[in-house]
Amino acid sequence: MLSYDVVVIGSGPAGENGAIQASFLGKKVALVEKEAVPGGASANTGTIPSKALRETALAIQQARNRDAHGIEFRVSETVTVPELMGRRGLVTAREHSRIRSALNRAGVEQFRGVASFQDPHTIRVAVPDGGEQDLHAEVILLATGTRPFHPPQYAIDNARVYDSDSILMLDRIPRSLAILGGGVAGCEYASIFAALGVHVSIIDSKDRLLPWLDAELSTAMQDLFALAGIDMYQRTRAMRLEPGDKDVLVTLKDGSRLVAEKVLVAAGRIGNVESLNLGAAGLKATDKGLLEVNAYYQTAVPHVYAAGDLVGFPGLASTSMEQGRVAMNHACGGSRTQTLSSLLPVGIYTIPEVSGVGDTEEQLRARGHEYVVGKATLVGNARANLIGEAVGFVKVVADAHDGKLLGVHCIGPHASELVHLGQAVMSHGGNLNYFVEAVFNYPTLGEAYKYAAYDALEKMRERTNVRSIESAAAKK
Ligand SMILES: Cc1cc2nc3c(=O)[nH]c(=O)nc-3n(C[C@H](O)[C@H](O)[C@H](O)COP(=O)(O)OP(=O)(O)OC[C@H]3O[C@@H](n4cnc5c(N)ncnc54)[C@H](O)[C@@H]3O)c2cc1C
Ligand SMILES: NC(=O)c1ccc[n+]([C@@H]2O[C@H](COP(=O)([O-])OP(=O)(O)OC[C@H]3O[C@@H](n4cnc5c(N)ncnc54)[C@H](O)[C@@H]3O)[C@@H](O)[C@H]2O)c1
Repeated sequence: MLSYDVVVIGSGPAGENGAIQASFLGKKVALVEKEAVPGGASANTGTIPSKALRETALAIQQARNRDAHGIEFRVSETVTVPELMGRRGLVTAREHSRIRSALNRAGVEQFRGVASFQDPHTIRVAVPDGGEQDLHAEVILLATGTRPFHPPQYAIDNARVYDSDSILMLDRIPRSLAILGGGVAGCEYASIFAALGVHVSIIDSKDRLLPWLDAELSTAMQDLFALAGIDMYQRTRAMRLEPGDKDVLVTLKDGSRLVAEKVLVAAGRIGNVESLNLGAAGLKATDKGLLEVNAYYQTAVPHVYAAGDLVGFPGLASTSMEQGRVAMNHACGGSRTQTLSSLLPVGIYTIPEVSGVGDTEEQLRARGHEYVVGKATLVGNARANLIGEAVGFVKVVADAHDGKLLGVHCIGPHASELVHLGQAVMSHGGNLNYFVEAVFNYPTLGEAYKYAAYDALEKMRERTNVRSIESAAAKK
């Protein structure tokens, strides 16, 4: 048996970064990955491949928007989805070599095979050639991620009905696509396929798309989806899917029906725990195959940590990588912060992008916190107009009394980048004056912050005026 301070299972964002963090803290680290390539869902099946397809769809849409006189953009009827993910191969290959060399540089020993517990400190690796290798570990980090959940009522045959992994293997662009589930994956694929010229329908059980977003953002996103020709069926579910020769008949809860050439089931994800033999470590997963952890990412068995998608919401690569680092920093006595930042941005790569960080208006109202809102639309932004994407807005939410920035919510081109400026100001306790006093490059999308801040300051002044008029009236 080989002995390590730390054994990490899974080489996705959580596992990769957790292993490197532990190694930087002087620990002897092994990482076990069952696939031939590292990177997990992020590099191989989810984040990067879907974003590669999105870049193609976006380029087509941008070309249409930029008045390319006399040039018509149409997706060929014979092109496959993998062919449309133009830079996927390059980006994924670079991710693989980046991860491998980062792990090698950090001195992390890598094992290929399926890992499972033999006892709370022993991990058995079943290697592809049929052999086995036992690893003893003082600390274990579980970062085995999730896979698409297949609701039992839908038969995913990868011929007419797909999940969020297999949809990327489509052998041609369908005429129409019905998406079951309006979560992040459903929304991103809806706008990508709509931009590729597909007639898209979303069927979702919730009142509004992505209800955890600031309400104004999700409403704006829905409005833009409607403009893009996406049909929305909300507060309902698909009860039955009946694939025919050419199309699938989808029956909704109220008995109404729609027909689509292909169906994408994007109804959430389920944890990869089956192969881990968690019982041998004294652990049990939830019904969704997730593990419960404390603020330091320790499971019920303190030397066994879990991070990334395996611990549930928000289930993002961005957060997963930080969770892995934070967990191993705690386990290995590192001096960096041992808990996750409370300022977690979310970036949704619809067309256009949607991104937010900090408090939403709904959260502030629920806490009785007095706030003001300032907004700058991108229709009035020179850079947005230059790039032919003058849609959306930057919205700042600030304390009504001292203007401290509490939240930033954007929709529009590069929203997932734009949000970082607000995030930086917030994490340093900054207020609206920062944006008013700062000089921004021009023309940029970022200068929209200045006009959003002016708008919010105006609202603060109005509130003060109203209060002084009220108090003067009360004195009379
Ligand atoms: C379509 C789609 C788009 C997405 N887009 C984004 C995005 O734009 N931005 C973002 O931040 N997030 C995005 N995500 C989410 C992101 O992919 C995940 O949050 C992230 O990959 C989770 O990382 P992880 O390390 O927890 O797990 P994973 O990346 O799932 O990695 C887990 C690894 O563990 C391995 N493994 C599992 N079981 C074992 C075992 N028993 N032994 C050995 N190895 C094992 C797996 O092979 C895998 O390599 C997207 C997801 C999807 C599905
Ligand atoms: N940009 C990003 O960060 C990004 C992009 C894509 C995916 N992801 C991650 O991938 C994961 C998977 O995303 P997802 O969208 O599949 O899951 P999800 O859990 O976010 O959303 C699933 C949605 O489907 C609905 N639903 C479930 N069953 C249904 C049914 N039978 N009929 C109608 N609606 C139904 C739910 O109400 C929910 O709105 C999430 O963790 C997400 O954060 C992230």
